[in-house]
Amino acid sequence: MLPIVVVHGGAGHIPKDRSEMSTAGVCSAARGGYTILRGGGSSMDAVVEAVSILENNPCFNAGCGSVLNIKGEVEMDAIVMDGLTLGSGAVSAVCNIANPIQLARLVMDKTSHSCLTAEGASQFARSMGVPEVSPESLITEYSHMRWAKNLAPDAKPVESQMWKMGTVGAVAVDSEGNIACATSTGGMLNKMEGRVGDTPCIGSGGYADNQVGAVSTTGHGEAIMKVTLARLILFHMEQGQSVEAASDLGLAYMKSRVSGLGGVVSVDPQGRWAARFSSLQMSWAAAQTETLHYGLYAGEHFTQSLGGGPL
Ligand SMILES: NC(=O)C[C@H](N)C(=O)O
Repeated sequence: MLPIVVVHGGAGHIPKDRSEMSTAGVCSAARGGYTILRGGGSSMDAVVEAVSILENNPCFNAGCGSVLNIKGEVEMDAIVMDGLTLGSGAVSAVCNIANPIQLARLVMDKTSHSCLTAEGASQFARSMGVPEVSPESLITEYSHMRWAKNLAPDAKPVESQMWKMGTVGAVAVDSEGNIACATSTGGMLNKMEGRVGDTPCIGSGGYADNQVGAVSTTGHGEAIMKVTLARLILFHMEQGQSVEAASDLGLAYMKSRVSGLGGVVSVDPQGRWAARFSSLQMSWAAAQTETLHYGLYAGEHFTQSLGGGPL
């Protein structure tokens, strides 16, 4: 069953004209993560690679293509967690680097802290030699159009976002049984300046524990934080639920208790996995035993052979 990588490209409603790009994007991220695992690489390297690929794809709400805050600026959040040590690293409100997920990993590896924010995170990035990019280079025509549309006095950015999300994330188990997760986002459409969502909060945007499994989440951040969705799902797994049942239980609780919609990718230490969502759609892909799995709507599950050759 091992190794395995599962990725998501955000829960919500993916407009028809973007659904192919979104599926192609998650499939290429799963291939990227699997290439690392197949070569004997670690689950941490695999999830960071998969999420970096998605951050670099302007189709998703992470890295270039992030949604904009009320002032029309990009503010990104990201987290990684290592299931062997329970170490984690996160950044919030970063605006001038292309791959927040790689900075989150540096926070985990090179500092004694779990999360750095805004200007302090930028200073740390500079000290680590992470190349700076102009915040404008992360803004796409599409994200600018959605921002402008949601400035209208009668606009409902939260509801509007529930229909178009695009946070990205990955979970993986490597051939040594080590488990990791990574999640990255531009947050919620037209959010207040300085708003920090669920993504960089341990137990909400993600959690990984070699003894239980890992989860990466997407959805309405304020709802996800209220139920600490990632940890809640792992709690159900600890209680003996399967990866799939635990994921559904966590999402159902978030829906009934706080009317929150979202989605998750989850794995257990044996390499069993699930991609589940309460929203209309979530683009997801998984790679395991030379097979690529992917889907977009509930119940959809396509497979394709990876054939053992170069990915
Ligand atoms: N699209 C998302 O998943 C949004 C993210 N969870 C946030 O609230 O920041």
